[in-house]
This record gives sequence, structure tokens and C-alpha cells, in this order.
Amino acid sequence: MLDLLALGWPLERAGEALTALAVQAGLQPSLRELGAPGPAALADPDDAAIERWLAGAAAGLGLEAEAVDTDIAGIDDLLRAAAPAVLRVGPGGRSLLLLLRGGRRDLVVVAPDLRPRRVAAADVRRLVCEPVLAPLRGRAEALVDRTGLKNGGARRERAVELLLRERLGVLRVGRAFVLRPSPAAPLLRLLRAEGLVRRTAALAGLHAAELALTIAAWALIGDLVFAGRTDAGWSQAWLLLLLTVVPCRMGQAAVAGDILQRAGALLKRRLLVGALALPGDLTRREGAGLLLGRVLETAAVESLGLRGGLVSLVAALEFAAAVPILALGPAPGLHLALLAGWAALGVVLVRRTGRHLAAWTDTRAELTHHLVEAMVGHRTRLAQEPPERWHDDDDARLVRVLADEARLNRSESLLVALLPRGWLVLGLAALLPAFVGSTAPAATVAAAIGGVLLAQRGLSTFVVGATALLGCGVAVRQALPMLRAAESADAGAHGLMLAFPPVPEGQPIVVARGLGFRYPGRERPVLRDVDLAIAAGDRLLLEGGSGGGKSTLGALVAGLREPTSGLVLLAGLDRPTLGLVGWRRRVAAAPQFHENHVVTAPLAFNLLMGRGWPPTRAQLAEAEAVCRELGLGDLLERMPSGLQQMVGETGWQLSHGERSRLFIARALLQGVDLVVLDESFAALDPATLQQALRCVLNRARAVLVIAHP
Ligand SMILES: Nc1ncnc2c1ncn2[C@@H]1O[C@H](COP(=O)(O)OP(=O)(O)OP(=O)(O)O)[C@@H](O)[C@H]1O
Repeated sequence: MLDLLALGWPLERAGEALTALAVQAGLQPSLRELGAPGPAALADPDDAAIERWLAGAAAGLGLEAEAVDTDIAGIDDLLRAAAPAVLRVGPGGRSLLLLLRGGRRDLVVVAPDLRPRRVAAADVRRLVCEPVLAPLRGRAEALVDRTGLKNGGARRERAVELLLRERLGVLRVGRAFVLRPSPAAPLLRLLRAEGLVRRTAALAGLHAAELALTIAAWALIGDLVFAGRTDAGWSQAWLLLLLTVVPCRMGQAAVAGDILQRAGALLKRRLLVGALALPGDLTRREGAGLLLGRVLETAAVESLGLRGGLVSLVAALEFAAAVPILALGPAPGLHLALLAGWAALGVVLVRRTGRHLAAWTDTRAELTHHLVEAMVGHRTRLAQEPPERWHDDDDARLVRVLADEARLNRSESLLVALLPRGWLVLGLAALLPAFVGSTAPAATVAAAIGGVLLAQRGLSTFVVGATALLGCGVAVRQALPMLRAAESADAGAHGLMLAFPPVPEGQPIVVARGLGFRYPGRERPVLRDVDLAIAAGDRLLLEGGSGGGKSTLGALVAGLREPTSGLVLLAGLDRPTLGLVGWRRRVAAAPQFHENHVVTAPLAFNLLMGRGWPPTRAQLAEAEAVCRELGLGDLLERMPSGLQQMVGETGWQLSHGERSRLFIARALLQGVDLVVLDESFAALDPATLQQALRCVLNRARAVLVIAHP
């Protein structure tokens, strides 16, 4: 056990440790000096600062460190499958064990001398679980002793282990951080790290081998037939060649399945990250319907893109193999010229189909948008719009979609029917002179027929691949904003590493000089030349008329928007240095009511979503205390499951005032230096307002309240 701890890295060398693991695991990190968690992070009692530091440091390397909670029942799976990962071990999790390769029996860890060392999985399991199990081991042993198993025997040991694991499987034993390239990393790096480049090359190799074997088998049988030889030895050789194709095919299916699965997971991760990183203004401008349409289209990116890509690869190989075979025939020049012309026609037909597909997708997305907008505003329509006008426009939109669909169907049928079959007729027709005049040897005519058939197979495969890729291209166009947003998703996320102690009383938290802001597309700025300083301990009220720019200023202070001119500093650092995530660790905002949402999830999640999930007992207790101070005690009593009650659209319905207090609590519970509350008290009666205000003034280190005069 001691030896194993000696293989762990001290937290003070966490930056070096992460870099070493990332390099040795082939994750190609962006190398940079990470330093070490500062004293403030090391002293954080709730451990969150260290975890944030690790996440930020990984982001600094262009990686993602996903925190995985480990329980006793799941530790074996974690050790087997999580590598490369960092395990926090030893007293207080102060030591980092770098898991380079997982396994059932043996694991490989990177030691502090940078050398990989093999260790027993059972020893690591014991190291991680023992601190939790040790106090309970005595009771388990006493229980097992009642069965009469021999003391000190291996069976008794095993029985004790099994009993502990069975009864205490759900006990949490610690956290691991699984390292992988950030979904925002350049695509080629992601593909490499997932082994996709290697696998695609292997697939192409296997397919080329299959083609070569098939051609060799047919060349051999052709040779035998034309030479009039029928001996068994050569026939067996032919059969053997054909049989070798079977393992080639099986290999291709396995590799292709693996590629589809890995690339699909990678794409989903990237799209999800992108969807969450879309700028708020864009989602609002486009509307929920269009976004939903985009999300639905992304399913096509995966299925069509991946399959289309693989099928097109096969088509290209078949096509390439047909060229030298046609060159062996009696009319090589004519055949190759015809093939080139036919391929060009194929490209024209594919582009035409592509245009029709794009038009159809656009009208369809528009229809989805229209329908979703109608559903979102359904309750208002029911109450205010005359029923005879509810379906205005629907029919016209539907007709447009159907017309575009009919055009698409026609060009697709032409592509599928004409391209491969037309080539067959043309290719064979080019052989007619040789047939009729019997001018060419039969073997060259046979080779040419083989070439024509292979090219036809290539064209059929090409049609399948091209239509899939077209669909994918159109879907990618729809998903482009998300894919682009994914690339900038973690810009500045390493600002998380900057953990400081709370700003001391009287010291500035936010300082702004010459601040200006203009919304894109608007002529006049909303804010001009604003100077502002908010210090720890300040309690500020920002009042002004409607549309005066109060919320905009709140968003700038909270780091949710960047100024178009001037400078805002938070604890002396600017936004690019801190990143959005780093900024939000220090300033929490409760946006206006219509911008804030109750997520369909337990109340506790809604309260603590800024702190990470699952929560600790202390965090739950704090959440309950804040709710009671805000006057939500009654509500907690009424809810059958208390803090665990599902709330949101499909859960327990909260009143306007209850929701506003939930939003206030959510901001307060983030434990930040400054809380910005935008019209958070507007829905409260005077007594409740007083109570909520008292809670805010007691709990917030500094507060900026936005309200109407
Ligand atoms: N996302 C946006 N895009 C374009 N213009 C916007 C956007 N949000 C606000 N505005 C405009 O900026 C101006 C200031 O808006 P802001 O919401 O900051 O004012 P406010 O003082 O908070 O108003 P209220 O008290 O009515 O909430 C308004 O004229 C508004 O139309």
C-alpha cells in the first residue's frame, strides 16, 4: 500500500502530473506551464476549488477532465475502462494516481519519475476503498465468523470482501477525472485521439485487399478457362482465394462498426457542447422552432455522414480498380473516355440533387419553426386569437414543402436509375465492334466485361454514398452554428484555475472604465462612457426608466456580455483572462424573470445547479437554510419530497413569487463575491420582499440590485 502511495503525485505537482499523463496517453496536449493549485485552492474545505483547478488545468491543455464519482460497486469498472484518468487517493485525496492504462488485473500508472509502472488492480481498489471500508470491516468480520469459516483463511477474507461490497456498494469512495481531448479541439486531433485515422486506413487496406483477392480469383479462373486447363489444384487455389475474402469482409464489418460508434460519440459530444455554447442572442433571434429543426438535422449528420463517408471510400476503391482492368480490354481509350464522361455526368446529377435537397430541407425547417412557434404561443392563441385564424399559413407552407419534395424525388430517381444502369449499356456497347468483328482475343474481351461490371458496382456504391453525403452536407449546413460554437466553447476555461480567496471587505470586485455597449445591428449604443466600481461589502441599487440599459449593464458586470468599448476588470483581471466560466465563479446573476428558468428536475438541483451535482450534505443543508430565510419554509413543508421534489414545467408548479425567490436562492448559493439581482423582488408582496431582502443583505458579500424607481 505504501509503495502504491509512493507512485502518487502530490497535489502541489498537479500541473506537471496532468501534462505527463496527457503526453504519455497520446492526447497531444497544447503544452503550457500550468503551475500548481494555489494555497487558497489547497485550503478549500469543500474540495471544490481543487476540482475546479483540475478542470481548468485540463482546459488549459486543450483537454476535458470529466469528474466521475466512484462508488464501491463501480470501482472495478472504473479501473478497467476509465484510463487515462487521474484518481485522488490517500488521506484527504492529497495524492494523484495517474492511470495510464486500465485493466481487470493489472493497471499501468505514471510514477512521479515519469516512468510507467505496472500495479495490481486489487491494490489500487484497496487503496481507494479502504478508508471507507476500514471502520466497517470489524462488523462484517464478526458476521462472517458466525458462519464458522476458518479464521485467517482465504475464503473468509473473500466472504468479508463480498459482504462489504454487497452491503456497501453504493458508498462513494472518491472521484476520478477522466481525461480526453476537449470536444472543442481541432477535428483532426480529435479523430487521431480516437484512433479514427488509423482505423479508416485499416478499413481502406482491408477493402483494397478484398478487391485484389476478388480480381486475382477471377483472373485465375479466366486464365484456366481460356487455356483449357481444368486440373483440381488450380481450382482449389481459386476456391482458396475466394475463401480468403471472408475474413477480409468480417474484418471490414468489425472495423467499420467501431469507426461508426467512435465517430458517432465524438460528433454527439461536439454538437452537445456546441448547442450549449450557442450565444444567447442567437438562440433568441432564431427561435426555439428553428433550433429544434437544427438539432433534429444533426441526427442526419451522424447517420448519413459516417455511412456516406465509408461507402464513398469503397466506391472510390472500386472505381480505381476498374480503370487498370478496362485498360487491358480491346478498346481501352474509348472505355476510359466514356467512364470519365459518365463520372462527370454523375457529378452534375449529384449537384442537382443536392440543390433540391437543400431547398426541401429549408422549407421543412421553416415549417418546423412555424409549428413550434405556434405551440409555444398556444395558450396565448387560445385566449386571444379567433379560432378561424389558427391555421392561416399552414396549408401554404405544407404545399411548398410537398412541391420541393416532389422535385427532389424526381432528381433522386434519375440519379439512382440512370447512372449505374446507363453505364452498363454504354460500357457493353463500346465492346460491340470487338464482338462483331471477333478482332480481339476472348481473354481481353472478358477482362473488359469484368472492368465494366466493376465500374458499374463502383457507380452504384457511389450513388448510395453520394446521396448520403449530400444529406449530411445539408444537415451540416443546419448544424454549422453549433459546430462553430463548439470550437470556441472552452475559450478561457482555464480561467477556472485561478482560485483566489474571497475579496476582502472594501476591496474592489468589479471596476469599469469608459464602458460602452451597442447591440449588434443597432445604430445607437445602449451604454456610453460608464465608470463604475463595486467593492466587497457594497449594497447597490441601480434604478432607471424602462429600456434605459440597466439589464445590459448587469449583464456586463456579470460577464454575460462583453463591452464594445472601455474596460471591465474583475478582481483586477479581464474577461479573456478569466473566461466566462472563471468570471461566473466570482459573480452570479439572477436575470430578469422571463430570462430565467425552472429546470424540470428536483428543487435541490434547481437551487444548487451553480455548484455541481450531486451535492454534499452541507450544500443541501445550506440550500434549505437559504430557502427558509427567503420565506420558502412553508413551500418545503407542503412538498411531499421536500428539496427532492420535482419542479418545472412537468413537476410541482411554483407561483410567480416562489419562482423569483428560487432564482434569488440559486444566485446566493453560488458562494460568489458579487450577486446581481435583476428585478428579482418585483413579484413579492411588501412583507415577503422585506424578508427576502434581509436574507440577501445578510448572505451576499456584495450585491447589485436592479429595479424600477
Ligand atoms: N438582445 C438584445 N438585442 C437588441 N437590443 C436589445 C437587446 N436587449 C435589449 N435591447 C435593447 O437595449 C435597450 C436597453 O435594454 P435593457 O433591457 O438593458 O433596459 P432596462 O433598463 O433593463 O429595461 P427594463 O427596465 O424595461 O427591463 C432597449 O432599448 C432594448 O430594446
